Amino acid sequence: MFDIRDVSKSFVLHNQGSAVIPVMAEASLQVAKGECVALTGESGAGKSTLMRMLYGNYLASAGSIRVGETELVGAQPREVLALRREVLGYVSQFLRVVPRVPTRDVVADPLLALGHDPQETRARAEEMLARLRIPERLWALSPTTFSGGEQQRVNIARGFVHSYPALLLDEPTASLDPVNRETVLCLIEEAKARGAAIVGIFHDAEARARVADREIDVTGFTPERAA
Ligand SMILES: Nc1ncnc2c1ncn2[C@@H]1O[C@H](COP(=O)(O)OP(=O)(O)OP(=O)(O)O)[C@@H](O)[C@H]1O
Repeated sequence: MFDIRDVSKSFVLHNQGSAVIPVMAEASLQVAKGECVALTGESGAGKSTLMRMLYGNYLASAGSIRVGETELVGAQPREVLALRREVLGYVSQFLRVVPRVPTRDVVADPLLALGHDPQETRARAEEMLARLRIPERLWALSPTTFSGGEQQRVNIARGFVHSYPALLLDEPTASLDPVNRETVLCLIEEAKARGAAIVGIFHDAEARARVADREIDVTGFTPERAA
């Protein structure tokens, strides 16, 4: 589902004399349907950079990144948007939402964008919010004022509301209490069982050991060592 071949990435710092910072060289990784791969490596090794390239936020300098049928390197913006709508979900650590949109609509949005029936969508969004223990009195409010853990759970509800065939998870259990953490680990296991391919960053070692089938240390992709 994810097929990454010989990917390199350099940042050009235009405001610092156009300094070129190579951060990744010849990264290759394949992730099959139903498999979860955890990216590991010390801080600064390039985990977030790789995740951002997989989501099409950063452009790879060279190589190929295929997610399902889509080649992300050189893709048109509309292809990237279609991929994100239909195939590739992303649960980031922080919730970014349009202010004043009710939580229920924030969670329903991925299904509405796919043209699902609004009533069914609303029911599904509410089911996810209930499962993640967001109190019902909050569903009509914007999540902008929610606590860190509440915002993270809204983010997770939104990321799992559609059965994406491919998922990127950035610290999905970071600010959660044990009960909600368990719910999220179950959601990840269910996604794998239905065939989703997952790439994640999990600093929570126990969570990683439970859901990840393989660990890939991205330090192996840093330019010095890969050379
Ligand atoms: N936008 C950017 N411009 C310039 N350099 C960047 C940029 N983003 C990341 N880097 C550099 O790329 C390297 C990898 O960073 P990255 O954030 O991917 O590491 P990480 O493994 O996710 O670290 P952490 O665990 O601390 O989040 C770092 O040296 C960082 O300074």
